[in-house]
Amino acid sequence: MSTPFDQKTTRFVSWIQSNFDFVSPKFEVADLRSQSQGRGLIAKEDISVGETLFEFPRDKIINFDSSTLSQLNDGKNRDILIELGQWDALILCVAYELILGKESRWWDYLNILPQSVEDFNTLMFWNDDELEKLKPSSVLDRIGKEDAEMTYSRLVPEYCNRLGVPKLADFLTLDKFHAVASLIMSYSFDVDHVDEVDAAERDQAADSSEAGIDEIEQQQGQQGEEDQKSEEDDDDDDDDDDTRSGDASSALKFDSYLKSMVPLADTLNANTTLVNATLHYDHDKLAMKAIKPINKGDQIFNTYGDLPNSEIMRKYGYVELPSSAAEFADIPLTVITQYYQKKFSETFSTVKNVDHIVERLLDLIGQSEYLEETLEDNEGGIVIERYEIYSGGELLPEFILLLLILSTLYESFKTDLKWFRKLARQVDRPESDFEIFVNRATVKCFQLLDQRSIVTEAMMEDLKQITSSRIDEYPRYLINGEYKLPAEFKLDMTRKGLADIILKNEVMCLQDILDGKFPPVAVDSGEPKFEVMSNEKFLKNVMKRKQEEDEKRSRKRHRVN
Ligand SMILES: C[S@@+](CC[C@H](N)C(=O)[O-])C[C@H]1O[C@@H](n2cnc3c(N)ncnc32)[C@H](O)[C@@H]1O
Repeated sequence: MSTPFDQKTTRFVSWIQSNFDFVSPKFEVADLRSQSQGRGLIAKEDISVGETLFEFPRDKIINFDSSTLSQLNDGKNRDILIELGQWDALILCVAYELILGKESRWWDYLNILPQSVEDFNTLMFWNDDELEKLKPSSVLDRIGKEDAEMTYSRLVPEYCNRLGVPKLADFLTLDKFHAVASLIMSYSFDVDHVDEVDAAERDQAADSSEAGIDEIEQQQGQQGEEDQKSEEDDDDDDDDDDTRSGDASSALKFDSYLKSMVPLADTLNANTTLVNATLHYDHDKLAMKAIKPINKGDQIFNTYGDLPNSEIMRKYGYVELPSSAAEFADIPLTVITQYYQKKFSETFSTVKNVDHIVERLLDLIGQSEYLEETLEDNEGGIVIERYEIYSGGELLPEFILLLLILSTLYESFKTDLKWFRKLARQVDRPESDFEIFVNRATVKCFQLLDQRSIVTEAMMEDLKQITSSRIDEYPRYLINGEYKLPAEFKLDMTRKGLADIILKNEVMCLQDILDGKFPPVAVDSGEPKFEVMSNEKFLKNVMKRKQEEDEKRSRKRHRVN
């Protein structure tokens, strides 16, 4: 006898059959609850690269453009919604479809989606004690519960009334609001506007005719490049990553995409290493296509982006075992600052106020005009709140440069204590010798790193010490080998168990640094990506001007004597 779960699947599949233009008979929507994966797509036959799995017109997806809510009130609702951010608008549009129930043209689709807070395992729904288990992961700063609550107060009831549907305010309790927002977080896609797709196609056509690329190759490349779930676009659009929008500049009318619920495309589960299908945006159609050969019996996986387990848990409520292909830990600026403050105060014990000196160094490096002009893509400067540490010893260029500059400044000051004492008296004076030297060291370090991929022994040592301070903030049993990662994700895992998996993966990224994986090796050449230079040799480059000035001064003194 079929269960309510199966009945919902059957109705959904027949909705798909009657609404989509093409649905390949080579896959089925399967019940993967025994693997803790809900529904998913399984291949019933072998599928080749480039093969279309399903294809459908744009009006089958739910977004601001297509939703029932925006058609109400003689177009007035459209004008109101278009001024809202992507999240706000889609939350209201989806909530309204849920109120419509069977009257919604998406009902058989909406009916298979999670809709209440109990259906979610994402971090938004962990209580304070459970979240405590995730310390010291920086994912705790990214949950955004307060922001979501502020969005709620802004939209409910005011916007529900303005949109002429006060019953939306009755429906959207705070819990329901969190549930709809979380549904959008884990199911929506950012779908490019038609004109964006057209422009991209025109560019691609021009490129390929210039380069004479073989047609099939081009088609495959294009599929591979298509963006998948909305959350993949984090780097491009940070503000869009939560429910915070609300100021006029974040209105969806300025965006080149629409956050959308995409039936069936969102039935695919994800895996960072096993991804074998991606969503392709065409002028008036969307299509899911295989990007790898898929064997009969295999699951068809999408990607939700290059996310570490902490982010997969935060947004989607599961983890990949043993690890995601994109794990990272991070080192907060505070850890770096404290490390150098301690080091400076130990070495320069007779110099007053070294804590402030280190803060000033960071200010000057952060405000470096040279770096601002040279690093075009780096708007925020190189002094940022946190630095990601990827697995295998891969580091952010900003982090490498910051440590190179700070370690070089420390080593330089150490060469001449009298000179450092003099500089230390001028730390707050604009255009002082202190400022000039810091700027000069910054430029030199950047040039040596950028042009010759050079780091120093001192930078390597500081990196290890700083990483070691950060790793010490994690529970001991995750560092000393006592803990073993479980074999597979299960929905009934305790939240402490899930937190351990996330933290262990972060510890492993940090451990890679302590195990000497930095500098990592380039895949193509097999050579280390950076050359480690002795401190003396490196300092010669940085201190050259000072030495020349010292010599000049000493020659003058000799002449006077
Ligand atoms: C876009 S939906 C995919 C379809 C979903 N399985 C369903 O039944 O509706 C994303 C959700 O699927 C689940 N999911 C996706 N990939 C998974 C995986 N590799 N392992 C476990 N759960 C996964 C998570 O609950 C996630 O929030």
